[in-house]
Amino acid sequence: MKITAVRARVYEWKGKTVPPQGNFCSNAMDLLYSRQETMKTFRFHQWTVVEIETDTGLVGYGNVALAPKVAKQIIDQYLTPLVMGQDPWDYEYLNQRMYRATQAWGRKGVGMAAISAVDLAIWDILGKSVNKPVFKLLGGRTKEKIPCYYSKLYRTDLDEMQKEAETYLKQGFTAFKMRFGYGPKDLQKGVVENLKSVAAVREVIGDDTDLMLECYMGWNLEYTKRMLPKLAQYQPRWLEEPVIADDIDGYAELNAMNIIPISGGEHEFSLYGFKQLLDRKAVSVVQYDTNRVGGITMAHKINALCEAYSVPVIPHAGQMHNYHLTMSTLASPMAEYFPMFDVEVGNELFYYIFDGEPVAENGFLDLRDDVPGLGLSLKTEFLDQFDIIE
Ligand SMILES: O=C(O)C(=O)C[C@@H](O)CO
Ligand SMILES: [Mg+2]
Repeated sequence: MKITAVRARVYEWKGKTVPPQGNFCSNAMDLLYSRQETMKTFRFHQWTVVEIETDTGLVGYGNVALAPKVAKQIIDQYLTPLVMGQDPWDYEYLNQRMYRATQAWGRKGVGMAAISAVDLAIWDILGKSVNKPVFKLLGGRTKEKIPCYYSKLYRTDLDEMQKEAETYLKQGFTAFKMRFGYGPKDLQKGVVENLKSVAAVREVIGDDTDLMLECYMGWNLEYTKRMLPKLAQYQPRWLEEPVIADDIDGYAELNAMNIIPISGGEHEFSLYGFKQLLDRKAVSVVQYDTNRVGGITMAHKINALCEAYSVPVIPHAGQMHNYHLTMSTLASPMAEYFPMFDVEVGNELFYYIFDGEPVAENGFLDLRDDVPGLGLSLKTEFLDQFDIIE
């Protein structure tokens, strides 16, 4: 089998979006700008879809949501020539070929995200070529169903957050991730607001439900050290991305405090990036995203590394490309899950582009044994609400 075509198309959402709320989610820009400025950067309303064709007539789909327009340029100009005419079953060779050819500039960030999109499409083809779901090529079914956690609860009014938590508690979710709206710049008032939001959600979901707390790189080491003892009373399962991804020493210091497990990884890349996090005990939960980290080929290696280090893998954002990795390893106990909403930050945009995503039932997801490849097809229903950049 040979790769005969690679197409990268940017889907740019032009439909309605939920306007950013004031203190929607702390994020890395908060230390620099007024809140309104930072909310503008906190939007992911484009997605690049990669289609790879083979001489046997198969088509595989990959996707990338980090800097989609730049990712497309990288795929078109650098990665396509590296995989054209190649056998997709040589996936390790092809992943290494893309990774090593772009080492000078692509080993972190959008370079790896672009490689991931091509790698996902290759694995989709592999599954389709043997009529097996991708997870069956990685290790098979390690779970009857995948436990998942409801992920949203961006910081809005507390009663709105409580209503949202109530709604999904009633749908059977037993794990929830919420977002903080305040950080170091908001001083003690922000500390109080952050604690009030956690108390409000905990009040609704009860003490026998998993609660995860998301900072999205919006805090810093000093502020987090002050917040951890205050948050411990709410028994969070983890505190996510308190500092920026490059502050590995900060991660390690916070994790070593052993007050609340620190999680991260959605902004880390490659096997070596995660070896570094694990060697330095920077995180207690690894959260790579398979459409960022280097693809399925790379994520599969990281799963084995995490198993050896006994650090659980709970990939970022859910979505089908991650579910196959979670299904195929005991190192990954659960998945993140964003239900389909009106387009807001953009994590939900996946549902407007692809068909095939499983819908959570009672806090569990299932992958079918009889759906080959990644199990995705392109949705036509919302095509008129996208500008497609070929
Ligand atoms: O889902 C996550 O972990 C993310 O980081 C998504 C982002 O929207 C902020 O939570
Ligand atoms: Mg996150």
